[in-house]
Amino acid sequence: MEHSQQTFPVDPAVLKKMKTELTRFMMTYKFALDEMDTKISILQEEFQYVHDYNPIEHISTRLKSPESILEKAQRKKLPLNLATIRNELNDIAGIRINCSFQKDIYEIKDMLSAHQDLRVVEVKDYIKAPKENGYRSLHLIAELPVYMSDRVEHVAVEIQIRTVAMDFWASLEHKIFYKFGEVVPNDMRHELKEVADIAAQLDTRMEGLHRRSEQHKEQYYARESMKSLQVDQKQFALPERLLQALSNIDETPKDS
Ligand SMILES: Nc1nc2c(ncn2[C@@H]2O[C@H](COP(=O)(O)OP(=O)(O)OP(=O)(O)O)[C@@H](O)[C@H]2O)c(=O)[nH]1
Ligand SMILES: Nc1ncnc2c1ncn2[C@@H]1O[C@H](COP(=O)(O)OP(=O)(O)OP(=O)(O)O)[C@@H](O)[C@H]1O
Repeated sequence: MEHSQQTFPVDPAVLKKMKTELTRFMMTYKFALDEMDTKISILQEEFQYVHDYNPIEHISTRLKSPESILEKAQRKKLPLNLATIRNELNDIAGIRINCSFQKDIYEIKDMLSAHQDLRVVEVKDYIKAPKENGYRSLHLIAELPVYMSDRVEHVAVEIQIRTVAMDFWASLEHKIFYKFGEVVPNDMRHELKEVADIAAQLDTRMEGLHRRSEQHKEQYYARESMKSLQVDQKQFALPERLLQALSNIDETPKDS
């Protein structure tokens, strides 16, 4: 049977309008990510300056690809129009912050939540309550204003905050299983969960080591400053002896 290719008359003006709308739609998410990137870089630099410590190991941003948006919209059985996609998909713009230690995750969350132009609309704490497969991370959905030439858009950004150990597990699991539609065999599910728990133990132990090393450093600096204090006292000992000697001099005028 011969397949005839059907052609539809396409109005170029309509096509152009669709292209412009789609480009502007994606641009708002890109701008929101740029803003987030700047916010986090400022936090990072200032925190380093004030506390002499950088809690952030690495930041990555990603704009969801049109294929991934389409796949997710179909998976969620959403009608395919930009307004619905904007309302229903909160992770078109995503930023991931990899921290050194678990306590840093909550500090960063608090610092970001304090930004007045950033509204945290949802928090999912997969650290306090890990997913069944062992996935751990703190997820925030935040809205921030993006100033376009003719309007202000309030754009949702998904912020994933995790330690490097959590990221190690999640990145590899994402490659191996996450988008694998079928059920993962039982033995593999158990092993995956076990590996996630080992990663969590690594986090706890590294955080313990960090705490102990901070105490050790504090004690070391306290001892060093005591030593330099003693050296200073020795340097001042001579004038003090002189003062003592001077105070013993009887200055009352003597009758000649
Ligand atoms: N590797 C890995 N990543 C995950 C897992 N669960 C969630 N994520 C990541 O976190 C993102 C958001 O996940 P959730 O906050 O659970 O959201 P959700 O249940 O997918 O809900 P919607 O995104 O609203 O559909 C996903 O798009 C992934 O990037 C997981 O089990 N493994
Ligand atoms: N918030 C985020 N920040 C940075 N990178 C992300 C974020 N979310 C996902 N990614 C990464 O982007 C890549 C593409 O992810 P993709 O959009 O296909 O799926 P997903 O968002 O992880 O899952 P889903 O479609 O189920 O929401 C993956 O490597 C994923 O780890």
